Amino acid sequence: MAESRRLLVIHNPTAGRRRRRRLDEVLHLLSEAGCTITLVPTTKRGDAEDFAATAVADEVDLLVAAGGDGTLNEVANGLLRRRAEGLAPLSMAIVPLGTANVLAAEIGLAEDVASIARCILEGVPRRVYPGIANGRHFLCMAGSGLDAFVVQDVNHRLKRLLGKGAYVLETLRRLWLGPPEPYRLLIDGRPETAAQIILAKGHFYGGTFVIAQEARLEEPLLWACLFRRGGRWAAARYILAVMLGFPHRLRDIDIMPVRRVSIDGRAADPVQGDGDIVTRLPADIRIDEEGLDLVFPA
Ligand SMILES: Nc1ncnc2c1ncn2[C@@H]1O[C@H](COP(=O)(O)OP(=O)(O)OP(=O)(O)O)[C@@H](O)[C@H]1O
Repeated sequence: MAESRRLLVIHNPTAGRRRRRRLDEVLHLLSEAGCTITLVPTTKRGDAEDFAATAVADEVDLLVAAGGDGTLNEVANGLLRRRAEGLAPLSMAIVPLGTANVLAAEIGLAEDVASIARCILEGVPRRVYPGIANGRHFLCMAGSGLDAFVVQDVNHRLKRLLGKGAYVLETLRRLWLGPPEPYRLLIDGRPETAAQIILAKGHFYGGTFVIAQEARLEEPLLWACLFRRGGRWAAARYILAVMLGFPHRLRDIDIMPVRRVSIDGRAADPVQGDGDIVTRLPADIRIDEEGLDLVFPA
């Protein structure tokens, strides 16, 4: 019964801008509804994953990940570590507190506190299938090329101040410096090249821009989006196409369902997953066919 549920809330207190009040309001609604809440704040990168991986299943009915997409990603990685270690599975619900909140958009979760609390109380766990990049899971998307450099180099102080604007500034700086040279890829064994590759698990990107229209968290399939040409002008054109909603109309952007992708390029170039750097090249990326249970709005 939802009302008597024991919730373990894993919270990144450094996520987002002034979002603590939102979490407090959600927790207030949940405890009014009869939930027992254990709140565990993270103190560093990796904590959220460890807390999720080591939660005692007999004492917890639902894990709640509260933070930006990076923290939600870590909690998912913790749940998948439990699976690998043969521990009892737990479902995961979310309180989005970050800048872009792509996962929340993907499951159709509205931003207001009442909707977030209702989703935790009355939502339905559904099986979702993350991607795996060199052993690290991602829920929504992974990318290599310009977007990974932007994620890597975005100024964190500016991000606190400007939110998404900091990503825009870093993108302009990276365009000025010149995006990376095209990478060599193996897509389901077939050789290809692309200057920017995005592996989409969901259809939203960087907020609510749509890249792979058909990608769904609940399908065990990756969608590869290949931005073929190198150079700053091609990159600027691609960004515009994504922002204006027609990447699928450009001839030098290919979008296709794939099972496995290897990316080879300048060693140690970054690979982003759910908006954080999760690994470096060379990278082997595939789907996790077992998945985990994520709570969607009812
Ligand atoms: N207490 C902490 N101190 C510093 N870093 C943390 C802490 N807790 C988590 N992290 C790390 O901070 C990174 C960013 O976290 P998160 O995505 O939750 O917030 P955000 O960056 O503000 O949100 P967004 O990604 O939407 O911009 C994650 O990689 C996470 O591992």
